Amino acid sequence: MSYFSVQNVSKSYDQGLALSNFSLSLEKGEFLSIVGASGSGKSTLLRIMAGLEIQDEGEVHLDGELILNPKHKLVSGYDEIKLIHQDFHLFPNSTVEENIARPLLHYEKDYSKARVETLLDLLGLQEFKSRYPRQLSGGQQQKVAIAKALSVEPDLLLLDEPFSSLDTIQTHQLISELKSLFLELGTTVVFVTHDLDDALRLTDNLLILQKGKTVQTGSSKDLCESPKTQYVARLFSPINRLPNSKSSYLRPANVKLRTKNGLLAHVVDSRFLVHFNSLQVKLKESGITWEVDDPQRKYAVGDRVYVSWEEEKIMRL
Ligand SMILES: Nc1ncnc2c1ncn2[C@@H]1O[C@H](COP(=O)(O)OP(=O)(O)OP(=O)(O)O)[C@@H](O)[C@H]1O
Repeated sequence: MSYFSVQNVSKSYDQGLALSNFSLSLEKGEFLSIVGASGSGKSTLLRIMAGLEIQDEGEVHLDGELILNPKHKLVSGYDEIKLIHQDFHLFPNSTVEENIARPLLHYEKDYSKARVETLLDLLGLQEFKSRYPRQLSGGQQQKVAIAKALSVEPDLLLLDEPFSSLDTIQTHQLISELKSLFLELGTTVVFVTHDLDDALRLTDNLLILQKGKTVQTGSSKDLCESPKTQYVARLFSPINRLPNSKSSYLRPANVKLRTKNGLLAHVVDSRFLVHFNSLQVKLKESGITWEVDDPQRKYAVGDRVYVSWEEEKIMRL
């Protein structure tokens, strides 16, 4: 059996199915990013993994031990499994140092002190150790919450979109810092997010969740080149439906723009992006608007263009 496994887990709420026959397995120290839209069942899944939610069916095992849910365990949850979400619960009247030490109350004093020092160092929080949470930025508070979760050396860390309150630059920096930290500590990590870019900054080991089911697993390359659903395809770029087709799509980068030969279109919008201009072009005959890359920054709003493509670039979804 794998180090951590979720086997055939299903869960319904009154309103309907949240998870359907979901399974996964991870080895010790492995990272997994689960990407899913809002309502796809990510939080429910992590709560079941942590033993905090009662599933209708299925089992969760960590290191050979069955994870009991609140129906079978008086005090729900496990020290070995830490779930961190956006509302990091820091104690407002305790300093950074005290917050991190809080879960270590029943540990030996010397051990607790040394552990807090290590975490302050690892997360770059030494200079803030005497401050209260309100005196910290969102990113710093998030780091304290993570240090607090790591204080009891969890075997499994579950991250439920914990960076939603941070801006993109802060999020990317924090994820890359945490990645090094988790590698160093050998922690097994499951990170759920709706943002593929964030997911990839932690790991290229991806699972895509849609309506409580795994729709695809694999690397970014696998998923980008052979997406199984429109949702998976759209995680990487917008997709353009071919005229007169219900299931054939092209990525903006795979549409060729020419001054002759192809389907006639007009440029209706243009955005300057770092590697290319992103154009909106309206196809004359079908009236469909496509998003198309213009790497040579050749076309402007109002221009007539002809669009064409190679047959092999068509995605059938
Ligand atoms: N306590 C609850 N009672 C009833 N329905 C719930 C409960 N928690 C979640 N659901 C429903 O279960 C489904 C999955 O919800 P869940 O929160 O797991 O999704 P999610 O992917 O984490 O969403 P988000 O990204 O918006 O947080 C949704 O349809 C949601 O409305």
